[in-house]
Amino acid sequence: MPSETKLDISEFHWMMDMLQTIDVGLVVLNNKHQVQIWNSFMENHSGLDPADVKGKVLFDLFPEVPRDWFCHKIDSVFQLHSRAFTTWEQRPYVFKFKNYRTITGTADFMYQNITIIPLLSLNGAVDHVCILVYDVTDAATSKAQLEQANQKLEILSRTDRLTQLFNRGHWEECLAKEFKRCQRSRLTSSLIMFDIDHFKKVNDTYGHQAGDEVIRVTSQALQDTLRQTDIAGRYGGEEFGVILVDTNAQDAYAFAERLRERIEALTVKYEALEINYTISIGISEIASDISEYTLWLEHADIALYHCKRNGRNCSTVYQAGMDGEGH
Ligand SMILES: Nc1nc2c(ncn2[C@@H]2O[C@H](COP(=O)(O)OP(=O)(O)OP(=O)(O)O)[C@@H](O)[C@H]2O)c(=O)[nH]1
Repeated sequence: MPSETKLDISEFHWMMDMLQTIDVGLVVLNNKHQVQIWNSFMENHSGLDPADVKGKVLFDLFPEVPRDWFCHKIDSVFQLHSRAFTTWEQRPYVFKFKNYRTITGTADFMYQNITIIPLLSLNGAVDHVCILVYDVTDAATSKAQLEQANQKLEILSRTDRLTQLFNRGHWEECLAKEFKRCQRSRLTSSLIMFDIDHFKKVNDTYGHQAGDEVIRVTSQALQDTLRQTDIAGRYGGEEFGVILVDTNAQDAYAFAERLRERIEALTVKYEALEINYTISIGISEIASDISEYTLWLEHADIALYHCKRNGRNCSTVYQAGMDGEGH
């Protein structure tokens, strides 16, 4: 035998050895979807011996593999002589293998990317395809963890820590969106701005911690009064804003009075202290002639200061021409 051919044979053996031991799943199928080659990666993860799978139809060995979908992929490789791919993002796995990775022990199953390649015979026909199975559990779980962390950060970045309501920045973004929506659809919504009466006195008399508790209890009472579609935020220290979606001034007034009465009837207990307090509420239905959401806010603010001037513990609906001076 010429020495060149000998070398080819040894190379062939090395390659077979490498393909057997490589950390990638390797399956060769004929055009009847019968298994021809099954490397050790597949053996180790499936628990099925190459001798037992040889000649068997892949879908009989793995009934959980979505047959129509995977057949379609494989057959396109036979017909078009070009590669096909699936990623874990489309389908987390094709072969349901347990995840044994220590770092990503949180995933129950191995995430997989799959490539199907056509195998050309000497006569140029494609009678076999090779399925490569890549274990991408580490990458997939890191990405999922990153997405979870980002989601948490996003929630944190829009939440007020003391009250768990939206913070001012996010709430104002919601207000601007709602303003645009109302302008486009010609629907009406109302805005409520309220603040705690004589809050400085609460702080001065009972201390800042007790003041914080009053703010927390107020936001809880607000949450208990809201509908799911209403959007509440902490606008400033002891000032809150609520967007009442698809609500006219009359209905917003009814909501405001319900909230005001609820808070008037409340007693905040903090250590040995019992604190009673009230709120003042300004209401503004969106006006058709305003071009900026900031004017909508200003109207509610004017109505709120109207309450303050008229003895507090009340609700006032903004009217055109209402005097906003003095605040
Ligand atoms: N405890 C506490 N106090 C706050 C917080 N944010 C703002 N304040 C206080 O809230 C008080 C608001 O006082 P003012 O704006 O004078 O209003 P007020 O005393 O409620 O008076 P009226 O609104 O006119 O009824 C100030 O003393 C602030 O220091 C907070 O997060 N916690």
